[in-house]
Amino acid sequence: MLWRQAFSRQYAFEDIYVLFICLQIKMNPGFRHHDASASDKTLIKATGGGAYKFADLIKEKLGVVLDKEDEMDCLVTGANFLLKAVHQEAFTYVDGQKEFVQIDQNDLYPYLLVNIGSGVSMIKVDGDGKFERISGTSVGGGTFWGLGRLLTNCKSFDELLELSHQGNNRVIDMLVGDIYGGSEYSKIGLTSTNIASSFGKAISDNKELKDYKPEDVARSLLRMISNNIGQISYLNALRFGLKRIFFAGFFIRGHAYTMDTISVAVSFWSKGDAKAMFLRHEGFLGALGAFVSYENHGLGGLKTHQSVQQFAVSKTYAGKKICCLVNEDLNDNESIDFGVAFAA
Ligand SMILES: Nc1ncnc2c1ncn2[C@@H]1O[C@H](COP(=O)(O)OP(=O)(O)O)[C@@H](O)[C@H]1O
Ligand SMILES: CC(C)(COP(=O)(O)O)[C@@H](O)C(=O)NCCC(=O)O
Repeated sequence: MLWRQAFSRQYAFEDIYVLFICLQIKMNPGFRHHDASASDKTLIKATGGGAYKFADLIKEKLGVVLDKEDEMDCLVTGANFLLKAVHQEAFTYVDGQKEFVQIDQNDLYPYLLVNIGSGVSMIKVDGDGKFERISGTSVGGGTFWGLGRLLTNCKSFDELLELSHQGNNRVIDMLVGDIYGGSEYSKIGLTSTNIASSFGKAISDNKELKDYKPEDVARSLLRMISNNIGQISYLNALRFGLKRIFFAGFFIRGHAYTMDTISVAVSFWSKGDAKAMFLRHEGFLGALGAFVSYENHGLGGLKTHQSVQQFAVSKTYAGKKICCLVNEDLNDNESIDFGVAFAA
């Protein structure tokens, strides 16, 4: 709330999370900078675009030293941390069912991390601090939100997501059956309900944008983007012989239809060989990685793992992001207690 007044944009979770950490830092002398010249200042680790965009504002409002960490480093550190430290972190999403995957820490690498933020980064992770960004696509979360806003007049991302939940993409997408008189094209592995051309029906319907329901447009858009990301991800996994693909980033937001589309895309292109995996704490890998990096900077008195156990969960409630101070036993998914919550 406070932060929304201070900054005039909708916050992605990492921004809020960083600010939430600020509050924790303020209350925790262990975060003080070890450098004598800055010893009276609080040090905040931040990453991603927000760390650049809001650096001056954060410094000014909070009087802190802002230390920018590399985004890819942080994403990987955050993902590795979660996959190793949180018992039920990764899950598959098939036919509407979430199934947690046991991660063998000794057999975690290599894997493909797909981070879907404004754009999409695909990172081959080989170990702690060992990774290569092998691909990416500019068709990502920003595309969904940007195009969606223009096409539906939605005022918030949550509204757009909610619309997509109610819509029917078949109204706008051209299906294989639409092309082949209701039939499948089994010779090349396509059923009649496979999408032949996203938004393809719009060319022949003689309709204008106003003739389509916003919910159908939102649904087609979400499907097009999620499907494309799933496909490119799988092809890159194939390129490097990677068996596991973890999808993260604030675009996903635990949204059933998004996860379902990505899962179907990976399964379709791999002919059932590969399964998409998602992360329970998908939206704050970068922030968590930045936070963990305190450890690498020799800050006295900070016990990262203890502290992380108190920060590790966020929720969206009634369309608002809520950052929660939680006491979570990281080895036991069932024991999550909410202590303090801040609504954004
Ligand atoms: N409440 C929200 N407001 C804006 N975008 C949101 C929201 N929830 C999820 N998103 C999605 O998250 C994307 C940004 O993700 P994020 O990981 O924060 O990337 P970035 O690092 O580029 O800010 C947006 O493009 C949008 O698709
Ligand atoms: C530039 C970025 C790493 C920034 O990360 P983001 O803020 O989108 O999370 C990302 O938007 C990206 O990987 N874009 C795709 C660029 C490309 O490979 O074509």
